[in-house]
Amino acid sequence: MMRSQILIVDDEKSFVRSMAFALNEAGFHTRSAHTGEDALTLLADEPADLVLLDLRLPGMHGMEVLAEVTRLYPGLPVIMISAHGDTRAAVQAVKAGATDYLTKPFALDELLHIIDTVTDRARMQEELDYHRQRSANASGLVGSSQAMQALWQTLQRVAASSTGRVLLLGESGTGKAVVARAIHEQSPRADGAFVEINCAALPEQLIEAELFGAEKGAYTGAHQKRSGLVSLAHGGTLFLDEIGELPLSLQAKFLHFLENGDYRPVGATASHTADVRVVAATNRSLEEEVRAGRFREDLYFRLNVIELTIPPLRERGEDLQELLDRFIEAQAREEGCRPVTIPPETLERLQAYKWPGNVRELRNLVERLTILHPGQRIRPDQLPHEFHPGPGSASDQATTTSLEQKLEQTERQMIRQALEQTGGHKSKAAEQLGMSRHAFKRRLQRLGLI
Ligand SMILES: Nc1ncnc2c1ncn2[C@@H]1O[C@H](COP(=O)(O)OP(=O)(O)OP(=O)(O)O)[C@@H](O)[C@H]1O
Repeated sequence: MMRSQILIVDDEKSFVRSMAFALNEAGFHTRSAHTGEDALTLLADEPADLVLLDLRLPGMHGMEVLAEVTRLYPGLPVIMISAHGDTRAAVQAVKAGATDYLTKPFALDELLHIIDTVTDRARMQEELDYHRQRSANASGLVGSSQAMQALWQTLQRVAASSTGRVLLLGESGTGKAVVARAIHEQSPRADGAFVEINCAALPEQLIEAELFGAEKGAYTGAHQKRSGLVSLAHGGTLFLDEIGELPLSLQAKFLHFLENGDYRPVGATASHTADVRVVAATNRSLEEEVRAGRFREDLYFRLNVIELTIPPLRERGEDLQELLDRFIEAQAREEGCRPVTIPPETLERLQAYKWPGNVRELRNLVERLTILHPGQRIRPDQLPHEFHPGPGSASDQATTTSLEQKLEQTERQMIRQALEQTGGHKSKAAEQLGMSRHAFKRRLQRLGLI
């Protein structure tokens, strides 16, 4: 497990020594500097996860160091340490960008508590930036078929209300996540966070912790206290994909949150509140799930204030060309190559296809064609085998498992396993699978797991 690096900056040497000792005991790596200038040199050499910064330093003043650190390393949490009676200055420092402050003398517990909350906040900020980035990358809702236009109109009416709950229905890959994001962006909550969770991607206990947060040690693998997505979505929108997969025990807890606006992190004794708009999606019939006793009827009614259905791609042929153009262009940009072209004879094949994986499948196809045949005119025989109707194959389309589907299943399984083993920790899961965090997130995105 990676240990957090803490940089201690204080000119009082005995204080630095005892703090370093205590923090090392608590499992952190520490480095120390006695002046602001040294601190900046150390930071330039190797990044830190957190800085403890004395306000009064010889030479460069603590406030100046703070200004440099926040300018050079935005997002790096800085906790100011002020002498007794210097609280005003400490508050000024917080206004100037410090994350928090401590007044000397302080108890070790106090320090550890503040580090816990700060690093957790840093994790949340990272997640938020990630989600913002995702929203910014989103291609928006493409499609001018009648069905999509009607959907767009309803969507805007729905979005105008800040709290109205929406249930999105549609097969896998039809764009439910895109529609959910569009609702958020068109709503008065657009400045808040848009946070997604896929209820099918994680085992029961981890979804609860992911949703509501958890105290340190609340379950195996919970090495740190963590905040939940519900608190991350405060003031914004929480999108629950595949809500039909939410385990029954959690359905009760989620219903309580919808009704009362409060929740309790795993292992916590006190409740928290959050103001979120909930958009849920499912590719199963929830009515059937209710009849089969797998989904609570009361939760179904709570979620289903407004219902929007996104038709499958095969029922909106007019959108195919538009989506194709959009994806071809975007993929070429991403790969840094010339776009592929689709001649009429190839387009015909695409139009005749049933698209069981809907828009996601189309997007994946474009990705694959662009990588394999950059800048080329794609002949029909360059399409994967499912596009070649052979004897009886039209009806087989939905039942045969292509190599691609098989690989995708294996990928999903391995990812799920890695997340389970690492207590839902994405960086560690990525490490376990030998991937960079960034590549891992892209994979999760592509598989629709977040
Ligand atoms: N109308 C659309 N315009 C642009 N991109 C779209 C559209 N619909 C879907 N996509 C793209 O297709 C992919 C799948 O969409 P999305 O993840 O929203 O599907 P979903 O219905 O939520 O799927 P699942 O039920 O499997 O989670 C995404 O990459 C998304 O960006």
